[in-house]
Amino acid sequence: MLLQIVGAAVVDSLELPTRLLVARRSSPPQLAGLWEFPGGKVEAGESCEEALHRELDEELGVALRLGGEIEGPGEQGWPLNGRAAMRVWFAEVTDGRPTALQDHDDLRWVDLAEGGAVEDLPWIPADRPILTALRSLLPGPGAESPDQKREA
Ligand SMILES: Nc1nc2c([nH]c(=O)n2[C@H]2C[C@H](O)[C@@H](COP(=O)(O)OP(=O)(O)OP(=O)(O)O)O2)c(=O)[nH]1
Repeated sequence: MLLQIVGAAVVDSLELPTRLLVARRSSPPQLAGLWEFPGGKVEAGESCEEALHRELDEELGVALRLGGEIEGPGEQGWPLNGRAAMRVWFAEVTDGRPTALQDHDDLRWVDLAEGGAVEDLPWIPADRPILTALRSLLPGPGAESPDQKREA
């Protein structure tokens, strides 16, 4: 059993995502300055989803609506190191304005478009495959809007 971490891929809109909210860690020293998905450890007695809501409230002061999961290769999600794995969900802010209250010293909304700024940031290396999976789940350039789909 690996230590369970949860993270949020907060986007501007779950239906039509164009920007991702990324957070820069302020600690511990070996991770400080690296970008990540806000989130943290699941506590005893908590579900992963409950932990994600709690962490985002504590760290960024926001309430979330969760979208689909960015599924990783394992039952516990994406391997982070030998001891931990992270499950990640798309999410949208429903209340509050993201503020670096704890664990982070910078927050940014970055463009998700191909060739955009997301990959240029110094991410925690374990997060790179998650970013690739996230991108593959985005609607393509010719994707139909939900309205068009309904009319078809
Ligand atoms: N939140 C988060 N943690 C990540 C990511 N990628 C990654 O390798 N990690 C690692 C860093 C940490 O070792 C661990 C998460 O621990 P954390 O320090 O954020 O958890 P927490 O908020 O519950 O912290 P604490 O109670 O120990 O202070 O997972 C990511 O994208 N987001």
